[in-house]
Amino acid sequence: MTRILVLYYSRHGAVAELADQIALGIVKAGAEATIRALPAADGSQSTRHPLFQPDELQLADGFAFGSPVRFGLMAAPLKQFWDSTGTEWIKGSLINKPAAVFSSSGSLHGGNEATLLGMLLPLLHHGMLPVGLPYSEPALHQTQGGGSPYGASQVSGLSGDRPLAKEAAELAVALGKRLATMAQILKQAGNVLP
Ligand SMILES: Cc1cc2nc3c(=O)[nH]c(=O)nc-3n(C[C@H](O)[C@H](O)[C@H](O)COP(=O)(O)O)c2cc1C
Repeated sequence: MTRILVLYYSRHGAVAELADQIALGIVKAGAEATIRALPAADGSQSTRHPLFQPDELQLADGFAFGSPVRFGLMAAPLKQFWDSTGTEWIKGSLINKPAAVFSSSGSLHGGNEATLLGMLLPLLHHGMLPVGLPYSEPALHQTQGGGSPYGASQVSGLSGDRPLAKEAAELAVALGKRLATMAQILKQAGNVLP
């Protein structure tokens, strides 16, 4: 079975909630979803999913990476994760693996899109195949908050308690489905890409 690793950092749970929706989409596409959390910089864990173990990276056929927006950028724990992947980069072990990104900001124009675009950069350096969302997704036209062509997103509000909007949830599910479908196609085709 095609396996997708949904790997994220979340302090207050908004990114974790998106991870659940992406996993739902992955399962709907007939693939297996493994959700793992990254610890905070001080080593503490504030989410309900199990912590990521480095050997889990090799087991996945595709990936979704999530982070809160921190001053318009991905949060340090996800950057720290990328900074620890030098061995994978040298080996080329992530080359041609499809991957998507997701994020949550406090305010509507607080940097979700900029953060998602920044989160795509390590994927390209690793030779991964970024997966976004096409405008054939109706919710992409309707959303008043989260969800973009660059990835799934959420606007959690000033107090971080704004519920996940229907359109943002739909787009996260759609991203999971699209990512898993891409991973299944690539896995079935074998080593066809240079
Ligand atoms: C240090 C820090 C920096 C932040 N920077 C931004 C920002 O630039 N733009 C924004 O809209 N929200 C910002 N936020 C708010 C978080 O992005 C937002 O609450 C997010 O939904 C948190 O995700 P989580 O619930 O998964 O931890 C910041 C929060 C913290 C703690």
